[in-house]
Amino acid sequence: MLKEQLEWWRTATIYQIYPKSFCDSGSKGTGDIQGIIAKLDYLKTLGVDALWLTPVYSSPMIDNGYDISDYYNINPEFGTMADFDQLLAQAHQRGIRIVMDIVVNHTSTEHAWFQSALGDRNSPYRDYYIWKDPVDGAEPTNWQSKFGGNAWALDEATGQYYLHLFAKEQADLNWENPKVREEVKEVINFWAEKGVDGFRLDVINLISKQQDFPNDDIGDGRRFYTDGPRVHEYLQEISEAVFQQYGSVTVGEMSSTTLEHCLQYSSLDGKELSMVFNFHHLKVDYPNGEKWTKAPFDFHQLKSIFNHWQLGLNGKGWGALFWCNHDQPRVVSRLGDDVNYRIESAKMLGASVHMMQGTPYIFQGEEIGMTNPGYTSIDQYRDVESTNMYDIMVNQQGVSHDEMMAILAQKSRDNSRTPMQWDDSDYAGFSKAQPWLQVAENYKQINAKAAVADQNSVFHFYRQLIQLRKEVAVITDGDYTDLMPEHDRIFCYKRESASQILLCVNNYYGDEVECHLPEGLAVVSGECLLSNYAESMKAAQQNSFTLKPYETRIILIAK
Ligand SMILES: O=P(O)(O)OC[C@H]1O[C@H](O[C@H]2O[C@H](CO)[C@@H](O)[C@H](O)[C@H]2O)[C@H](O)[C@@H](O)[C@@H]1O
Repeated sequence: MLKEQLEWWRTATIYQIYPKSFCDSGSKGTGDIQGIIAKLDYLKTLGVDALWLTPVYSSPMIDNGYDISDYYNINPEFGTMADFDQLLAQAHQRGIRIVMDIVVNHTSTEHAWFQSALGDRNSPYRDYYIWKDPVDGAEPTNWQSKFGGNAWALDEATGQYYLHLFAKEQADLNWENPKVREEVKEVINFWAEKGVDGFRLDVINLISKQQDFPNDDIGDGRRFYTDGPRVHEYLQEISEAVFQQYGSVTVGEMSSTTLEHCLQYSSLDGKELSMVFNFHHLKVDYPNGEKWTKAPFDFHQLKSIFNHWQLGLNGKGWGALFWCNHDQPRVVSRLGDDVNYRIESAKMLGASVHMMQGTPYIFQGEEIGMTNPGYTSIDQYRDVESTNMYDIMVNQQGVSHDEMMAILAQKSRDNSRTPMQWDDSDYAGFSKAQPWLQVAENYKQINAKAAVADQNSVFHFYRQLIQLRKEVAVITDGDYTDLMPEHDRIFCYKRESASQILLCVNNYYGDEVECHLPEGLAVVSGECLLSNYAESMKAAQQNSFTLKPYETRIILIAK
């Protein structure tokens, strides 16, 4: 495979679509593939290179498609295979690639394999899943499901338990079984053969479980299956059999991983994956690792995590750069100020990740500064994790309803899943019918139509960020240094190559702050490529200046 074919993604920006919430081409209240096709020109205007579609396969939708019941068919809720083929062709015509989401840590319990395995120890598919006998009449281990409760569910007919690291309707596959690995290759091959350009691999670092299945006396079990004993071997096997044959771009979602493992997953020799998602920078508002609390974010921790990963991967591996996805609250509500400085803080946050080394991902709506919806009733939530956690915390642990509503308003995955705000018409132009999840009330002000029409919008700022990556080489290959690691308000980093220096200076707070860049930097000869304040673009650049609330400046200095 030619190097250029393999590496288009190093200067690319990838846009994530959550199809259920993107655009309804009809009046169902749920988005679909025809809706995506209708918005391809919008995405072309934004300038993104590829679309990552979260799962559109057949599914009972307990976890919105992350519970696949047939890998070879499209969920009728989203359309048909003909619609998908049309999307692929139409996207390719516009020079936009398609990345599919592959969920092979688990299948839906409605998948034919599981249906055959359930209740029948002699089924040829029994060993596709992980079964254990009870221990002392109860679950085999104390491992916890990521969605709450024990991770084992009882198959009453056989008296054995099956493992489900997520919902009980998502049974973990047994990757120790070579037949499972052959099935996975066949699935990926099917989509690659269709012309799909790449794959996002869901929680792929959880596929190899420690085979003695010990009880976890100090945790929830994750240390026995995260980055497990055979995970690199499995990925190399799949990569050699499929990804390398097709030159597919691959991004692994790495749950609770380490830099050491990610260096191997994304090693430049291309033996495993192109790049990795890690989530450590999104846990800076999880005090002591606890997601289900209401807490401000830790700015020093955030910078130190970015530094660890930028320096650690540099020249050896490759990471995905992102704030938002379908599992995370909206970043402008989370780390910015969605009331007083929505536009400024959305732009600053965008700049501060897009100028790092890696491949940026934009989650639908992020490019127009969409916010958390601020739901106030439990009936407004749809996400299985949120409703499970409400039940556990309020009904079993005694947390008050009001407290839990405040936590969900900050932490629920539904915060990002609200329908895309296209315009100021009913239901934000997402659908002609009542959407499956309530639209955020601010859609009359915050919507794509208004953003495209306004040259100062978050949309046009993101468009410029995407363009800069293509034009300024140091953004792709420059070394990274945090110039002010101890500063309480400013995140200022330098990217440097043999011929260029790029500074990305960011005020993370809503007050003005004095910024003093190191004197050795020839900032006066630099050019401000982008800022969220017009005055800063025009002014001569200095080593010392005042940063306005949530100000960002991207300064290029030729060497
Ligand atoms: O928070 P981490 O332990 O680092 O894990 C990362 C994410 O993992 C899970 O997300 C993915 O798998 C789920 C099951 O297929 C699916 O529900 C989700 O939509 C996928 O993106 C987890 O659910 C997320 O909360 C974590 O952020």
